[in-house]
Amino acid sequence: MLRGFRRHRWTHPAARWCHPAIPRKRIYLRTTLPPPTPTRTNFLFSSNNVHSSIMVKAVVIGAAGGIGQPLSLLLKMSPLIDDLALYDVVNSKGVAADLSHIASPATVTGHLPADDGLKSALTGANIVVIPAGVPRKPGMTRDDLFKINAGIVRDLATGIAQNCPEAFILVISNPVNSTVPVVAEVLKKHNVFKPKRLFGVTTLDVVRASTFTAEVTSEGADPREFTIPVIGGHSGVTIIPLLSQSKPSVNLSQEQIEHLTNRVQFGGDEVVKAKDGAGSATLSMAFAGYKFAEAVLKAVKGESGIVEPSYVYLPGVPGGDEIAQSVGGVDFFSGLVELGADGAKKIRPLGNLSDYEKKLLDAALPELKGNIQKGVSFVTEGSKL
Ligand SMILES: NC(=O)C1=CN([C@@H]2O[C@H](COP(=O)(O)OP(=O)(O)OC[C@H]3O[C@@H](n4cnc5c(N)ncnc54)[C@H](O)[C@@H]3O)[C@@H](O)[C@H]2O)C=CC1
Ligand SMILES: O=C([O-])CC(=O)C(=O)O
Repeated sequence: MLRGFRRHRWTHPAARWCHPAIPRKRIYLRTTLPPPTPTRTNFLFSSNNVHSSIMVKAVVIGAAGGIGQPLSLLLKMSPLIDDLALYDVVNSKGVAADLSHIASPATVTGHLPADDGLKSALTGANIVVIPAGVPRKPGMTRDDLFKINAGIVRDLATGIAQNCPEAFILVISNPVNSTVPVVAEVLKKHNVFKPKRLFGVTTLDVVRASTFTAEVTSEGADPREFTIPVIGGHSGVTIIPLLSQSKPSVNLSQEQIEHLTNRVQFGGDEVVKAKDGAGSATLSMAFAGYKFAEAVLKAVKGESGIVEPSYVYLPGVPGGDEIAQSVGGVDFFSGLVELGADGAKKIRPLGNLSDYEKKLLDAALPELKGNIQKGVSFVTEGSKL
């Protein structure tokens, strides 16, 4: 039963992080119905947040692409988002028109480069998700994408620095190990780098780890029951699933551990091969990207205890220096990030690694360091590509 109306008010202190430039005309209905209880079947769209009155403008850059479209659909369905701006160099208006017919509260707008579309999309943004850029074809590594994607991401980061420097930035574009340092360096150049708000999205590795582990452990196991930390980076050997820390714990032979580890590390290649030239993971990535965006927004809206692996700038996140020391001096690393109202609240210690996982870490570090340096120099020394 409807009890009344209320306009959104800027009353809660946690609302300070929202940009005041967002038009606030919509009227909200309040019902006497209790909020839906999150269950295993509706968890993606659940909203048992504490400060649900905080308004959120989300932006997807690369919104017309293979990831961008399903990701935008999920964001449009989300009760956590009020305004959804879609930017792409092509077809973003079409995607926005299409999504705008869906009966959910978020308003949707489409933006193209003409008419300063990046600026209009980003102004007032609280969270920006970036799946813009080219995907792999069979035979390519993620690093092969650097040549094109680093420039795209650098220019987009400049737009973010100029138009919404407070926004949470979720980088999906590959190679994540290098594109996140590119974004960080651009933000530093503009004096607006907020390390707690910059994330490389490695959630697909986490999703794969629980899916593949459920497959080998027992028939009919629900992958959502498994939480398996994945640390390191997001390419091949830099992806380190910590099966020894699986919750619930799993009893695996060394052969199974090695098989699973390899499948998580090269899960992306599995999809690239199956798509046979038509790109890389898009639907599972949209799921993973939404899952991570949802986690960030729930934490911002007051939910506590949310922990998600993500690739972050270690010196700027509490707990990061300890991780950097324990893994041998990298500035960017995917670890277990506890999320809070300001983004990455702290990064948890890696815990006990098995001897096998220690070897994986040793094998990952040289490649990870090279990837990071490549992203940093691209901005600090200028593009020599
Ligand atoms: N982090 C992760 O786990 C994953 C990352 N990816 C990466 O995500 C990226 C996108 O993949 P897909 O969606 O499959 O590619 P796609 O080619 O289907 O879509 C990319 C979109 O970006 C747009 N775009 C290109 N330049 C742009 C610019 N300057 N500004 C705005 N939009 C621009 C294109 O027009 C296109 O619509 C790739 O780099 C891919 O490797 C893919 C899967 C998983
Ligand atoms: O493999 C790729 O190129 C896309 C990706 O990052 C993934 O699926 O993990």
